[in-house]
Order: sequence, then structure tokens, then C-alpha cells
Amino acid sequence: MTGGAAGGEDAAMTAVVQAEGLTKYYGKRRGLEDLTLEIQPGEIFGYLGPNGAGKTTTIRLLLDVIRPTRGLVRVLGADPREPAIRSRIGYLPGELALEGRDRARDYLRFLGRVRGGVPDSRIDALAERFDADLSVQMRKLSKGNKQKVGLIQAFMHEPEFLILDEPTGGLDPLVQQEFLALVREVRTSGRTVLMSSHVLAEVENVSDRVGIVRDGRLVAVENVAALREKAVRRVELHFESPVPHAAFENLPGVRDLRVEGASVSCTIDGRPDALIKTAARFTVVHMVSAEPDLEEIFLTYYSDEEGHRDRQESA
Ligand SMILES: Nc1ncnc2c1ncn2[C@@H]1O[C@H](COP(=O)(O)OP(=O)(O)OP(=O)(O)O)[C@@H](O)[C@H]1O
Repeated sequence: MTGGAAGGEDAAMTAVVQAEGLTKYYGKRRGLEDLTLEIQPGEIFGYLGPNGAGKTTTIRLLLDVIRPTRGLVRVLGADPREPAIRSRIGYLPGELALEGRDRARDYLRFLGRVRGGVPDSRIDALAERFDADLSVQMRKLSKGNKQKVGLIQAFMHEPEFLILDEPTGGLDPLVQQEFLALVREVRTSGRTVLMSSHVLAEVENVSDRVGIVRDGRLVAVENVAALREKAVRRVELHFESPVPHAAFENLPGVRDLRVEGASVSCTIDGRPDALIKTAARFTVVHMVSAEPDLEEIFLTYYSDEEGHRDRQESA
């Protein structure tokens, strides 16, 4: 099998997800409309959208839990109906049904056997990373522990493709960090992750690309690194002594410039290179640069698409 997220003919043939015009209606109700998307091996894809947008519908179509009204979908190069691909996928459902008197560890061992054998040591290592108590009966698991057990079962057989529906809900911040570290390890090993969320902040630091779904339609797919570079950010610089306004005028990418004595503030559109090189001519004592607000950028996408569609519909 060919690997890498590099694109090209081979990668296109082995895309982990290939959807074309994928559509699902529940009776007259639209679940997903005309989804065309490719996810390449080794990619972390964040799938974002508000409640009811169609994220779970997409995931269920990939897993053959439901069947499309029309359109095509292939997962790991195969029809999702092929039973053999299931063991190559790790799946965390949005709503986990973990019931019964079995202890969590026994349940995970059982699942491991079903999936062709998972060493106990791997289950224990994951439990330790997530700080999960596996001695508890399933029905007595807290919400957080339930989510941890769900994550352990999704990761433990080291699947080629992880599909995680709202994976970080209910996890405390430390466990969330551990989860994101694990996702990065999955990418390093050339495997692929699709994770859904309704909060961009939960996925932006780990995703290579982010897709936004709204009202059943994919309205944007963006490369996160490119987006970060494009994003506008606010910068403040404080110098040892007053600096001349003229030195900072007309720098590429610098806008809303204010020079007041020894302080300079501005917004940066794109790379901060020119500003940094100019600032370096003086003695900088303090610098503040806010992270670009990607949420804001995405909200712009939402409203643009909405406006566009509204205009089309009223035409
Ligand atoms: N079994 C079903 N029967 C009828 N309508 C459904 C069914 N499942 C989903 N829908 C509808 O399809 C649309 C998309 O729902 P979906 O569950 O895929 O959204 P979601 O993005 O996963 O949202 P959430 O985060 O709330 O799970 C919604 O309008 C929802 O009401």
C-alpha cells in the first residue's frame, strides 16, 4: 500500500475516505447533501459543525450503519459494506452505550479478542495514559470514565483509520491533552483520523485540515496551517525608548498601526517577518501577540455561505 498524504495518482487510489455526491435523507428530512470529500492517509481531519449539521450522519455512512440515499462512498479503498474493513477502523461513537455488570477491563479484553487479539499490556498502557479506572463495572462508570473506555477501545487495536465522534466531550483538560498527544502519534505512524466536534478550538491544534458542515452541507474545507498564516493577529511591542513612527510605516502586512512613545501596536495580516525585522533595529523589552482567532474566520465562512445560498434561493 502507498502511504503519505502527498496526493497524486497513487494517493487518490488509496484515499482513506472518498465520498462523491454522498447524500442521506431521513424521509423528507435532510441528513447530508452532496458530500464530496477525500481524506488521505496520514491526515488528521477535523469535521466541524453545530448540532444537527450532519456530522454523525456522515460517520454512520462511512461505517455502513446507515446507507446513502444516493452518491458514492469508499473507506480504505473499499465499499463500507465489506465486513473486512471494520477491523481496520477504530470508532468512538458520539453516544456510548456501555451497560452491564462486566468490569471495564473485561469488556475491553473481550473486544480485543473479537478484533483478533489485543495484548493486555496495550490496554493497561492506554488506561494509564488516560488515567482510567478499568476495575469499575460498566454500568457504574462516570461520564468521563465512559468516554475514556470508549477511547481505549477505539485506539487499542491500532487501526489504520480512527473515526472519533465528539471525542473530547466530558474529558478534563489534562486527559484532553493526552488524547491529542495520542492523535499526533497516530499521524506520525502514518495512520488517519477523522474527528468531529462542534468546537473548533478542540481540533484546530491537531488537525491538518478542517471541514465545516452546516445544515447537511460541507461549506468549507481548509488547510489549518495555511489558515493560521492567513489569519489576522494583533501584536503589541514595547521598546526601551521611544521609536519613530516612520520606521513602522508601510511595512508589508502591517495594518492599524499605532506608535505611542515606546509602544507600537498593530494587526498583522499574514507573516510577521517585516515587523519583526524592523522591531529588531530597536531594543524590545516586551511583546504580546494574540493567537489568531480561527473561530472568527470560520464564522465568516458560515455567514458567507449562508448569504450566498439565501441569495441563490431567492433568485
Ligand atoms: N434517525 C434519524 N431520523 C430522522 N432524522 C435524523 C436522524 N438522524 C439524524 N437526523 C437529522 O439529520 C440531521 C443531521 O443530524 P446529525 O445527527 O448527523 O447531526 P450532527 O452534526 O451529528 O449533530 P449532533 O452533534 O447533534 O449529533 C439533523 O437534522 C437530524 O435531526
